Amino acid sequence: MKKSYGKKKVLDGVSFSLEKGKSLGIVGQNSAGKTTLLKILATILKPDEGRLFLFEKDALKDLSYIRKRIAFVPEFPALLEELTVRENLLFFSRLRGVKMESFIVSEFMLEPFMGTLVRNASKGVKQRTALAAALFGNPELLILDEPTSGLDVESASIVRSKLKRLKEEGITVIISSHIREDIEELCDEILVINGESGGSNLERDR
Ligand SMILES: Nc1ncnc2c1ncn2[C@@H]1O[C@H](COP(=O)(O)OP(=O)(O)OP(=O)(O)O)[C@@H](O)[C@H]1O
Repeated sequence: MKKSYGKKKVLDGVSFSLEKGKSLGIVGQNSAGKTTLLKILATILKPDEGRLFLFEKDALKDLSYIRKRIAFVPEFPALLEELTVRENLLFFSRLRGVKMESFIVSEFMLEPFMGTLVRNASKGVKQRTALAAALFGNPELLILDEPTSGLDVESASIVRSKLKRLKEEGITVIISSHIREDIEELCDEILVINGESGGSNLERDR
């Protein structure tokens, strides 16, 4: 795939495939294009050239089929700041037409924060809320931008444990991170985005 913003080439020949149930880590220097690639995979942005197949369907044509099956959590999740954690979880579960699963709330240890206004919550609690909301409805593909970046130690550890469990459960996960150790620990394969050439190379079978 290729993607430019105006004259600025960001992705220039990025190519990879990922098997169902595998986890992929996307690494690269600052501004290499990791977020751009994740947004294309999440069908928020379109590539200028190239093709994207998700669940063996053309992602540019079968949008509604694909969007029901994926969840994307950006680095700074768009939560409703003036509502509580509980209200956010309820809002996003209803928006997707699915149940607010209490076991997922428990796995992210959110019970003590259910009455906290999101605007008063730490980055860690916000990230845990966004991840929990993303998992209601059992997405088949989870796309996460910097899921542990800037989190307190406890939140980072809760998020890592949950990601490890998801991997064991066979959910396909794509993560971008600056933290190479996280990627090494959580991912089966690593895609390195080369900010200078705009290309990519895949490290498989680790
Ligand atoms: N909407 C946009 N319009 C113009 N330029 C953009 C836009 N979004 C991103 N860019 C530029 O494209 C380049 C790649 O950005 P992107 O956010 O995809 O990189 P990244 O690898 O995720 O960066 P970081 O590691 O710093 O988060 C950067 O130079 C960025 O400034």
